[in-house]
Amino acid sequence: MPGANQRAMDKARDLPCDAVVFDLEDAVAPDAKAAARDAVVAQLAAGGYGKRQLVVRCNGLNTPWGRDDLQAMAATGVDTLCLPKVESDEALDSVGTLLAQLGRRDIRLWAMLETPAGIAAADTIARHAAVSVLVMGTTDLAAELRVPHRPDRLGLQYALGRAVMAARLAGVAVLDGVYLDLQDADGYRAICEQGRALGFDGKTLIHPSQIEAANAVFGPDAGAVSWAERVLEAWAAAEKAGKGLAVLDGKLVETMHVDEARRVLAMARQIEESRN
Ligand SMILES: CC(C)(COP(=O)(O)OP(=O)(O)OC[C@H]1O[C@@H](n2cnc3c(N)ncnc32)[C@H](O)[C@@H]1OP(=O)(O)O)[C@@H](O)C(=O)NCCC(=O)NCCSC(=O)C[C@H](O)C(=O)O
Ligand SMILES: [Mg+2]
Repeated sequence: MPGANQRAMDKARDLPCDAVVFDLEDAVAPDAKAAARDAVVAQLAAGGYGKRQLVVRCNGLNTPWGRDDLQAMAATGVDTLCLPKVESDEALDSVGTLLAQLGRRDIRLWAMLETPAGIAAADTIARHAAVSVLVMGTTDLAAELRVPHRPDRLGLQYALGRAVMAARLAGVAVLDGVYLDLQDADGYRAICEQGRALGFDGKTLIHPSQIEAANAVFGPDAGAVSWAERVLEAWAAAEKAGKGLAVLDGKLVETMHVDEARRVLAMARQIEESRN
């Protein structure tokens, strides 16, 4: 939510989301940047967001506001910053160097891929030691690529796939971009499902009305949790019986299914905790 929107920042304390992103970049007008920065600092100090992951999207270091944003956020307890329009690991190094000078080597970075150069460098950006999440900036990217917004996102599909591949290679998470039409619930749901099918871990949102569908599509539903529990039970029983494999509902269970079951259960547990 925009750092200039006090009501939205307050509202987020009770929303069923896993992370809260305070924006100082494109959702804040130039003449409101300083006030928004102060408001976000105050909001972080006030707390009350439970276990939701708190993230601040700062302006880039190549803007008049980036350095002040980083300085202000380094003095708060926030441990994750989102950087817009990342195009190289050198840009991440510059941010890391400044944060280290400010005594905050611990801060993790969400790197936004939203330019052709960012997509081309997705692998090195994803592998950077400070990066924990890649975030698609599909609005900026569509503009830069000069592709129309279509329901099938044809013009973006190469970039979306490349980002997912980079994230998986590097072992970091990857979030799909925002959906701008708040009136189009069906189109939004379809885009969530497409993002899930492409391999995204979750979605970035711009309004509370978008949370429910994102949680339904990207979160593990009751069926997935039940499947995961039964896989682990079957595997434990097979191990106890000295067997190297298990069969569940007539289907072979292999180690990759066990890994996936553990991942699903860990995600369900984490989601449950983050919303309390
Ligand atoms: C579009 C909005 C201006 C609408 O806000 P509003 O008029 O307040 O809407 P509602 O009355 O329907 O709001 C209902 C309640 O929900 C709260 N609210 C609204 N938006 C948010 C939000 N984003 N997070 C949390 N809470 C929110 C309202 O305060 C109401 O609550 P209450 O006060 O208790 O009644 C607004 O939603 C908005 O500004 N959205 C856009 C946010 C944005 O631009 N974010 C930046 C991300 S865009 C991006 O990242 C693009 C990327 O860079 C790219 O290139 O792709
Ligand atoms: Mg953008």
